[in-house]
Amino acid sequence: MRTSCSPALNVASTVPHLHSDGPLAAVVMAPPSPVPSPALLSLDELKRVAAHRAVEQVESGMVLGLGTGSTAAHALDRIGDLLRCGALRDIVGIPTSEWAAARAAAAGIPLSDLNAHPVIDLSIDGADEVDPALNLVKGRGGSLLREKMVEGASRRFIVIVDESKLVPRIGASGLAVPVEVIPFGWALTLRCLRSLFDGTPGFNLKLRTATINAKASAFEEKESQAEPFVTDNKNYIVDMFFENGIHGDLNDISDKILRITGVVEHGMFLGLASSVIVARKDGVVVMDKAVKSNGI
Ligand SMILES: O=C[C@H](O)[C@H](O)[C@H](O)COP(=O)(O)O
Repeated sequence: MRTSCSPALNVASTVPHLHSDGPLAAVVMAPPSPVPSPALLSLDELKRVAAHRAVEQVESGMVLGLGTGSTAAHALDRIGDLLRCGALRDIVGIPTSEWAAARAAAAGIPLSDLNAHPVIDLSIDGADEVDPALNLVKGRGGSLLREKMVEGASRRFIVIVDESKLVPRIGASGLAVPVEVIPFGWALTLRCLRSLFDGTPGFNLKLRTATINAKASAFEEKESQAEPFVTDNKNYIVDMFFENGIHGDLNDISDKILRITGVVEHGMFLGLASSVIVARKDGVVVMDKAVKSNGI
């Protein structure tokens, strides 16, 4: 029973399952259901609406993939609340980043790892971009590799976004499509990535940096220095930018990126999402990946 818990920021009841017999990756969309005072909701509240809606799918006893980022944070907090009030029990969380591990621990979610739980019942995570076939871009926060491992090992993967994340095609926001690379020879790996997209109009890429305020002594601040951004796995990230989004066969492009020695993983999540919950100003929309009639 969840009646003693604080109510979710969501007036709708459950995520509808609208699977059809259509081809894999076809998408069925539920009509918007209203959110409270939609016009008044900030972007962060929209993220919370999507997160709470996803957490309605969590059941006691589940092994959960715990996502990373400002949207996933709301899901972690909500799961923690439901555990505290007794509406959920026996949850095991598999965090997708060091950040998620810390946030989940603070929320009181018991944690484990992929070695102990190679099959995950449900993962809930945000995304940077969602295309109409439910392909995603992830990793602008830097945690794409562990996310892809955890979410790839999940029976169901629910993506939670506000409407600003919807794009007509991957890369079309003009923001980064990240690639995690090993630090050794990163400039060579970057050159290989550049040649892969040679001739693509509006293509660019660069090593992601993080500004470090180095202290020369306890009293004196040195000039800020831009150092390479380092992932949880001690790797670097090369951010690729596509002015008009990525055209062509995404699986083929994915294969070509992954064949470059030095590339660890990229932030295109192709065919991994089971459904996407989109919180819009005018209500919540659920996009479900249709499955083939044989259940594949
Ligand atoms: O590396 C970050 C993760 O892929 C996040 O899931 C993604 O960046 C979305 O984050 P947010 O919910 O903060 O927009």
